[in-house]
Amino acid sequence: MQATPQQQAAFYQQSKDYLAGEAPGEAAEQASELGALLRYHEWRYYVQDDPVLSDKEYDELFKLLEGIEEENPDLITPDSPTQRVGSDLTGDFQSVPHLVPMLSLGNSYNAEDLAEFDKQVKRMLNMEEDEELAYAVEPKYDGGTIVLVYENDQLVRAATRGNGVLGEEMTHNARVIRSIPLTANFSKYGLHKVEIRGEVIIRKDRFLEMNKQRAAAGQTLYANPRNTATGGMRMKSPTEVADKNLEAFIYSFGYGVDADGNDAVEALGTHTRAMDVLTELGFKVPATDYERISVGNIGAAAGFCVKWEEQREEYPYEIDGMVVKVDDLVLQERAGYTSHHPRWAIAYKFAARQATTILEGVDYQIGKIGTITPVAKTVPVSLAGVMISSVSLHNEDFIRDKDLRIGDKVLLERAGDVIPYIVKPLADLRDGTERPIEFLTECPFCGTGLVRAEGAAAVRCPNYECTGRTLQRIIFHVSKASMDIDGMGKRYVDIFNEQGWLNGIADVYRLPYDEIAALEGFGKRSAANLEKAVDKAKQSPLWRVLYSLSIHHFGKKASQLVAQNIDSALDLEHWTEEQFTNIKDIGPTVAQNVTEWYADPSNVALLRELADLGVNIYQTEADKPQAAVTEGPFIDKAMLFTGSMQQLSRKEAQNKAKAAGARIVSAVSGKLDILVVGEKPGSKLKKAEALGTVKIMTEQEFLDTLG
Ligand SMILES: NC(=O)c1ccc[n+]([C@@H]2O[C@H](COP(=O)([O-])OP(=O)(O)OC[C@H]3O[C@@H](n4cnc5c(N)ncnc54)[C@H](O)[C@@H]3O)[C@@H](O)[C@H]2O)c1
Ligand SMILES: [Zn+2]
Repeated sequence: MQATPQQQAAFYQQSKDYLAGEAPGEAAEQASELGALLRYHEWRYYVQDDPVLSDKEYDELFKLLEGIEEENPDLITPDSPTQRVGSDLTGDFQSVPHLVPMLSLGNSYNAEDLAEFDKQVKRMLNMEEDEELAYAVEPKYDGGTIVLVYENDQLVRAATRGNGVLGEEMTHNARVIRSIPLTANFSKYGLHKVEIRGEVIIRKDRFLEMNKQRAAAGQTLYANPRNTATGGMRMKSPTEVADKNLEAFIYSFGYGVDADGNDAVEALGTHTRAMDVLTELGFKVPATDYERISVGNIGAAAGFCVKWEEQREEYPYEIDGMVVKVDDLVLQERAGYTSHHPRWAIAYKFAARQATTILEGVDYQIGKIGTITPVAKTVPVSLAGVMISSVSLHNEDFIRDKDLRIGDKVLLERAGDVIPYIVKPLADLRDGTERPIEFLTECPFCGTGLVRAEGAAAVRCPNYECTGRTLQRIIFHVSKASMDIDGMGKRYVDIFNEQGWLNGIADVYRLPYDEIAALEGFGKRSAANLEKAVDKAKQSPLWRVLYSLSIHHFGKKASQLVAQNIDSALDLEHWTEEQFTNIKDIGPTVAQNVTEWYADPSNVALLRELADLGVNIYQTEADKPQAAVTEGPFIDKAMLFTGSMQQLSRKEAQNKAKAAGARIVSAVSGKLDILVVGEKPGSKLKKAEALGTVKIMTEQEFLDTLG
């Protein structure tokens, strides 16, 4: 397939139109158009390894076509994407026929979809809806399919899925993947010739490590583990394949006969048992009771899928969903296949983490110290279950490095808790109407010329009085981290600012509570609560007041250190930079910025004003230094608690560990030092044991060590 940028831009726009429910024309026209669109997206996905739609969007187009074909069966053509498997044949390797066709999977996205699948399977099997039907569930690995043939216990062939009927032969490449055994004792189970299926993938940390090395060597970075795995399998020489750290997870038999050519797989009984056998024969198989389970009904299968979606980020491999399979092998055959997928299995797709959209313009945000952040405004798009219409562009360098332009189609990603970001523009879809992004030279809020510190990526508005900055400073001043005024967040600040009540930090302590009570959505009660919270904040320790001023580079730690060494915030008015740097851990940058701030009389006046309004500016008990722990078994250890604790709550245990010098982390990884396990620890323990580098303690051992 070949397509010009104009054609590609048109395919993209047409796809988005269909997805937005704007389908033109008659059914026949739509069917042929959708067919062409899906074929284009399959080419981008399988052959170019560079899709322009999210999987979810592709699946939606696919469902649209399926729906039309269902109502108009005469429109079904043999080359319709619904009738066959998307092809990744590139022509670079020799094609070989699979022993049995290798199909795709149907899709589901939630428990209801799975319940519907369960109903359909039972219908195929002539079962009652309320009869129990056992399912096996396992991760859906996001890599490249590999199909292995063993004959007389020897690996004789390996191939990709290809178009499902023909695969591309890459036996030499598969032989260097260490988790693929060259011999396996299939004959023990009467299996003379077998075809087994698996997924070639790269562990996430190995992928990152490879990219780190490539970056150091000045080489271009690999896009993601999936592309690297599929690309890695297709290297011209096996030595290059060996460099890619590939692994293969095996997830099923496709075929298996005895010496007389009779089926010998069904005799294993269940998929679960077949997987156990493959494990015993030395294959890398999802581990039982961790990565895979066998359950009595679809509800339990759905529960396992949901749990895995939650722990997806912690898992060392990329998975894009789970696969739910009827466990009984005889029932599988009875349920049968469509030309596209088995009827006895279904993929449970996790929310897509990537999506494409159009960059329509750029807005600017200002931070409390004046940093200007460009923000992309995009056509709204659903990403990992959330509608996204603005995405941070960080700074000018980011825009320049990615060569982003207004009008570009862009690829967005949102993984785990990470905020969404633009991975790249889809440059080969540009049609010439895109415009460069212009960089600001003046502050959009106060017009002051922007400055860029040497070596810094960001530009700043240097004007402390800038209206944009002042508002951000007030938001920070009231926040939890700073003066901690309960209930008064950004939303309140915006409302009060609109009323003209907030022109500076001091105004926080002059709020007109009667008028607030009269505001829509407030009332007497919330106004009184707010007043109470403001009064309480006035008694905050000195370090919070210092920190709340948003002095450039003067962070929480530095504010605490300085507060330990003074009686009043006003003491600093006459401090020299040297007095600051005499405090251990206070550097020259902090010293310079704080002295500069105090050199401005209006800032000192602000402190006096705050004091007059009743805000504490003197050292309190809470400001005095605490004796810190400097030695012991938990100093600087990365710790994690899992399972339910019996003697302490999780929070208490964590606080004790922190007080003993430990850091609390949230995931099991190579960086974890100590895992403390309570009752019913679950997957974190298994993972830590598998790593082999983590010290594992019971709750009692933890308490005993603490002493
Ligand atoms: N974004 C796009 O433009 C685009 C284009 C084409 C296809 N796609 C995506 O690809 C899907 C269709 O691709 P497909 O035919 O490769 O199907 P699929 O990826 O949805 O499922 C089938 C594949 O899953 C893999 N797999 C991983 N773990 C497995 C396990 N435990 N058991 C069984 N199989 C397992 C197998 O390799 C198998 O080939 C679509 O649903 C869509 O999500 C996206
Ligand atoms: Zn400004």
